[in-house]
Amino acid sequence: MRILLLGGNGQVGHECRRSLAPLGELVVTTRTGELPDGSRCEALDLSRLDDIAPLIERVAPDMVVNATAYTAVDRAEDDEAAAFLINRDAPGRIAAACAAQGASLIHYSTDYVFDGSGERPWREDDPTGPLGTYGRSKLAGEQAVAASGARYLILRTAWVYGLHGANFLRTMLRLGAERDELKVVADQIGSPTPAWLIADVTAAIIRHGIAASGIRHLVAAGQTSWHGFADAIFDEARDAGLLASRPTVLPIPTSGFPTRAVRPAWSVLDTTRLQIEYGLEMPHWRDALRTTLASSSR
Ligand SMILES: NC(=O)C1=CN([C@@H]2O[C@H](COP(=O)(O)OP(=O)(O)OC[C@H]3O[C@@H](n4cnc5c(N)ncnc54)[C@H](OP(=O)(O)O)[C@@H]3O)[C@@H](O)[C@H]2O)C=CC1
Ligand SMILES: Cc1cn([C@H]2C[C@H](O)[C@@H](COP(=O)(O)OP(=O)(O)O[C@H]3O[C@@H](C)C(=O)[C@@H](O)[C@H]3O)O2)c(=O)[nH]c1=O
Repeated sequence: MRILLLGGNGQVGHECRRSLAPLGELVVTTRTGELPDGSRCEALDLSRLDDIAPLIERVAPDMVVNATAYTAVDRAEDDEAAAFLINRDAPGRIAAACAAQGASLIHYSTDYVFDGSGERPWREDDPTGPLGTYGRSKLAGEQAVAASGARYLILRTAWVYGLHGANFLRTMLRLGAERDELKVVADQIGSPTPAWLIADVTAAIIRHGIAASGIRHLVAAGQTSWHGFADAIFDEARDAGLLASRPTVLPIPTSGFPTRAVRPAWSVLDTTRLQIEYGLEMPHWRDALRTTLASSSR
């Protein structure tokens, strides 16, 4: 099987380079054609929309995994055109090229397509209602992929973190090293999900074969607030020997940490369909965090 991985330098892309390599021939793209170790790969700048189809035609993959996105949630509010270009127009072109080529597509989306109301985990067919530009652009990307005619799977995930790239875990470890006290919002609830889990599940799905085109939810089990996540990060990092001492993490309401973009208050996703269809079990977010930090001390 030939797999084309778009965006090999992002959080999920980085982990997919590891998880997808054993499945067959893996062709990787980055924006510049360079990987972090300095080695070369295919170059694809998605803002050059007309470059997308020729690359997919030339590589002629059986499966395309699109790990690229515009993920700067606050910046997107002032950069709407760029967010929609990368999160809607590019996935639309990728999916159309997959349809023309007879390739399947795995694409990722986000909890931020929901409005954050509600009291039970969001199911795939619950009504969407994004609160900001990032969520709106990702929802438009889902719709473009679904309309393409390609065989596709959209994996909606949330609160992605890892040891690589820009994410909440790394922000907390950096701020925690600089300050004795941090204030973190305690009224936004979700499921922190490591990039390695998303990449491992992606590999399992490819091995199994996409069961049916559609959207599936993919997050670690359990739920917490950003405050609960931050607190756990410092406890687990200290236990893993990564920190000599930990800062105090004070819970605050969303109003106490003003941001450019509005974030959903309730972001927990129901993963039942994914687990049943592919015979998977999601690890609890806290166990997954421990696993992630343990891998950094090896
Ligand atoms: N991060 C999160 O918390 C969440 C992410 N998701 C979704 O998961 C998927 C993966 O996200 P994640 O790995 O965190 O994202 P990252 O921000 O870590 O990586 C995104 C990648 O997209 C690439 N990219 C952006 N613009 C372009 C462009 N013009 N041309 C080529 N490549 C480009 C970036 O390249 P470069 O390295 O050159 O900048 C980067 O490698 C996305 O679909 C995202 O929406 C869903 C929920 C939560
Ligand atoms: C750094 C910091 C953040 N916060 C708050 C702000 C925000 O409400 C919350 C999370 O902050 P971040 O800006 O790191 O997270 P954010 O970029 O909103 O994360 C989102 O990214 C996109 C790509 C997604 O798809 C989502 O699933 C989600 O993971 O924590 C604090 O309360 N205190 C702090 O010191």
